[in-house]
Amino acid sequence: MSQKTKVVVTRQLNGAAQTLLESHHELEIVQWNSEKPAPRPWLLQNAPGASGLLVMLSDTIDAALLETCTPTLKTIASFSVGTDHITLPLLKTHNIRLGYTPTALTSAVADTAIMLTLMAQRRAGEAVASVKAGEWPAMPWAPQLLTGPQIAGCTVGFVGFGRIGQAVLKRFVGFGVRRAVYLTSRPGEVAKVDYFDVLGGKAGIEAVPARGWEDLGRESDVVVLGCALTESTRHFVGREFLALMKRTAVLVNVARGPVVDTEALVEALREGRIFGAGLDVVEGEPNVPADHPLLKEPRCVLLPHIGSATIETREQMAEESVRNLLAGLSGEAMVNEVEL
Ligand SMILES: O=CC(=O)O
Repeated sequence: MSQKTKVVVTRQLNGAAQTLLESHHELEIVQWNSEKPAPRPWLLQNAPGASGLLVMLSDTIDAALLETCTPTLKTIASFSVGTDHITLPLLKTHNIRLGYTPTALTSAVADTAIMLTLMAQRRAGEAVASVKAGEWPAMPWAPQLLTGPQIAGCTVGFVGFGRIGQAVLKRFVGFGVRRAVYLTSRPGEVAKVDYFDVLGGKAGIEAVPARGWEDLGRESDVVVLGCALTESTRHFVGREFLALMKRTAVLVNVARGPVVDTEALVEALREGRIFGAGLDVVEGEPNVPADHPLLKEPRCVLLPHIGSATIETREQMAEESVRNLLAGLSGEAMVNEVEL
């Protein structure tokens, strides 16, 4: 029998992270060596006997999977900030540590939120599509051509105001937003953030907790979803919320698809009840066929979940995931560990 410690890695990793992993000769590395997701049967077949798993957000770590590898499994390293693909209470029950990569991707995702806000407000999706369709000659420069609301002077509503929400606000200050309101499940932590005080006090903008979701919906010109997907945030943006939003407001989702009720959003866009949407994620992804109803909405920009996809960020996520895996096996401190 092998004396080595078995780890299962569900994706190809970049050079530095792979080298670090392979430098640990005490490990037996079973790896899905592809850029594409590991098929579920492959994971179920290879997980037995593993002490560690390095997984992606596309891998579902549930009771059926854990049954195959407890009691050997000591640790999981997730190449993500979100952990909704993992049944967390089971990890606690089985004493399995969980590492993740929240700090590595904050800037990249915050940048994506800004990009989506501007694209939704300034109708970038419609504009690019019309040029590509050869329509520019028929729509020469005109005072009202493709106009949209401007970001300066806006009130931004944050649903979820952790690292990413705060980094988005930091960027928005440079664009001249006037006010920020937020909903957070961790008010104590938010109150302690230093630069939050700086933005709220000295930068001449106000940043305050929303009185409730209704007020956030009513007051915001831009709604940024940056929360975790939980039972209380699932379909947070549904018909009721959308009905409160301003006709000139845009919705930005850099969180998880199911935070938004897609049908309700399609209806609101179709009826012009909100101005537009900038989405990095959507319910049911990646199964988004070309005839998906959201793609028929000209005021909707949809990206294929690339919020953290800068070269530097993905390299850092890979390396931190390997470090978390190794720390979980050796009992040392992880770069970032989920408190279970
Ligand atoms: O969505 C991306 C992540 O959770 O890292």
